[in-house]
Amino acid sequence: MSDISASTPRIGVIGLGAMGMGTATALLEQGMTVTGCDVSPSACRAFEDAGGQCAATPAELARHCEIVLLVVVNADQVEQVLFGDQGLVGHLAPGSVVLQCATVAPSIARRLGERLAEAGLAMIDAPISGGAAKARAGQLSVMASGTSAAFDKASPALDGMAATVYRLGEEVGIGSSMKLVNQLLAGVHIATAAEALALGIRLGLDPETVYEVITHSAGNSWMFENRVPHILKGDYTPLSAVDIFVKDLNIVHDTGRELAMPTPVAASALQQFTAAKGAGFGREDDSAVIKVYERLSGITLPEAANDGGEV
Ligand SMILES: NC(=O)C1=CN([C@@H]2O[C@H](COP(=O)(O)OP(=O)(O)OC[C@H]3O[C@@H](n4cnc5c(N)ncnc54)[C@H](O)[C@@H]3O)[C@@H](O)[C@H]2O)C=CC1
Ligand SMILES: O=C(O)C(=O)[C@@H](O)CO
Repeated sequence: MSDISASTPRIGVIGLGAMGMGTATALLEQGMTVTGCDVSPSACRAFEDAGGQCAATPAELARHCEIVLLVVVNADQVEQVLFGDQGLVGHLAPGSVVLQCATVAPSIARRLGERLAEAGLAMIDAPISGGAAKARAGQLSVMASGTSAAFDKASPALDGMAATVYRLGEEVGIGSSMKLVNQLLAGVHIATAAEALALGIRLGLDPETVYEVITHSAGNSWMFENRVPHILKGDYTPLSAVDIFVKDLNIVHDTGRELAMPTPVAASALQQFTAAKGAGFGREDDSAVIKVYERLSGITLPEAANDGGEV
């Protein structure tokens, strides 16, 4: 890895996937020194091609950064990146700040905050929203909680990655609680968009016309507007995978169970995403949940014959 200048904010981004790559590239374009890290060599190569630099491990990245974003998928990956062999902890300079952006349960976020504090590191609980396009534009919403000192330290990264940073409190875990509310809505809205479009097709309506009318009517949602075009194009390249919603709606379910708080509508959406995963669509875009309806009802999806899916 080449030498890194200390004159600009030195930011690390671990996890260069749909969200991390765009965020890292947006920060780079704003003149920050950004070091990426990903277990996937092709992701690292892509970031280097975009002008960034990559570290082989989180431990190596830690030696060059004082603000580190975690944009891996789930709690197990966050654990590995922080506390695993060649993890960040033990290598990051004391006082460094970790922006934990992966969607995890609030209870997990709280425990991570405690363990990082014991290691002399600050954590901002900083889940993100807006999808890959807003990540690439540096226009995310961040649902954040942490101390004022941590926010001060992390402000170059937060300002560069987000259109809006919601500072929700000092306590780690509040950000992840808010994100869980978003994920309940996001998951239900995607499953519902798929169900509604499938019904429209079954009724003999033209899917493009369904999109046009609904996006100008009261039944519209951000997710309907954002995801249905993927279905209309038959393009299930994952900008956010089915597996992400199996994870997130399971977090909703588990958290609801812990709180004795029923979430029956989210449970129904979880079943549809679980069916999509079981049918082999877990790595496809989350809009592929409509393929469950295709199988159940015999409808024909736009360009289904050319999308590589198993119908
Ligand atoms: N895709 C989306 O639209 C959104 C995703 N999120 C959340 O953001 C997080 C990331 O999601 P995506 O970018 O979609 O996932 P992704 O699967 O596209 O990217 C994750 C990246 O992390 C890398 N990775 C996994 N384990 C690693 C490790 N131990 N060390 C280094 N790199 C590792 C993977 O190789 C991959 O490149 C998830 O928690 C997700 O729930 C939040 C908002 C929107
Ligand atoms: O942007 C968000 O918020 C989302 O959760 C989705 O785009 C998919 O994870």
